[in-house]
Amino acid sequence: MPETAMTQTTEPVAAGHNSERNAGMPLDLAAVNAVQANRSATERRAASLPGRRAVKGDAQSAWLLKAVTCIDLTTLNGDDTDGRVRRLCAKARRPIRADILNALGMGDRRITTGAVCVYHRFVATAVDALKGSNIPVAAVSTGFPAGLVPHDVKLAEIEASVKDGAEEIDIVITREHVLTGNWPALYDEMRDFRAACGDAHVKAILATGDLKTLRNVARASLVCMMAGADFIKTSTGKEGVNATLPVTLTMVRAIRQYREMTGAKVGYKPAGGISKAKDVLTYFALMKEELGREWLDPELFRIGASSLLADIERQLEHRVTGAYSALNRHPIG
Ligand SMILES: O=C[C@H](O)COP(=O)(O)O
Repeated sequence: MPETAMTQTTEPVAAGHNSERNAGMPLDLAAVNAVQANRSATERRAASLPGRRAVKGDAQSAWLLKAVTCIDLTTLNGDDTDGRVRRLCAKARRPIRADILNALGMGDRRITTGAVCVYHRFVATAVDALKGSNIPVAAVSTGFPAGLVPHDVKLAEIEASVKDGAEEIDIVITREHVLTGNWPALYDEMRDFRAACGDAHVKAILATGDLKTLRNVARASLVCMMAGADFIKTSTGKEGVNATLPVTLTMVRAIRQYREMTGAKVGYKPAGGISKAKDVLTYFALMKEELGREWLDPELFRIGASSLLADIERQLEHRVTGAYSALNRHPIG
């Protein structure tokens, strides 16, 4: 990534949404069935990405701060509590310590995470804790993570999350529809989810680690976009394999194809297992090369992560002090 691009990353970011949503389109089965994916070519291209065009110094710090604004700061654990969610929200409001921001000359910028992502049970808590911050709450609804509760229960959960104040809903698709090639069923399901969300933006979690082939990933991506997904997201974080670069290439190319078909811009959210600052720089490079600079923004790019923020803060502290601190000095996020 050229250094000139880095300087554009330092603008303050107001959390918010792409005003023009993806309206979807009728299911085009011919287009879906025509989609192919070449695993070995995709893997070769993915393997060439890490470390390429590495950015250093101030440019790297600027990109890491930009990455912070793209994080959906997440807690999705069986032992979540109101207290944990409130601490996470406090971190989302002030994701990087003031002394580090001041030393980077960024003390006057209002930097927050892109969203806070929680189970439905904690939406009201997070909405309350984030009051006045403009940071949206994202709820994982529809029987997350397996998505095997009845369809009407999923719709009721979405409606309840929206009622509690969630502005974003991360839904999980029924993997069986993909594994059996039942694209009309996937389309109808996604259409219903989108309708139940109303004005809340909907991210379609494909659970790519369950989908067996990159061709399935590409086809499922396309079907969910045709049905009106605002974002497509890789994983719940609970599958055996979560976000990977080959899956990312496959999904962002589907986003590109959908844009060529309809003109609509759909966002991308890798999630699960992304915990290192350097990995985020690779994702940025990939997004820029495949989709262009427009996608390097929280309106179109989010990273679902529970522990990435701690590593980013640590790297930024190293930039400022020249020394690495222990991870336990960056306890949340
Ligand atoms: O959607 C977000 C993921 O569940 C977070 O996964 P992670 O805990 O591996 O960062």
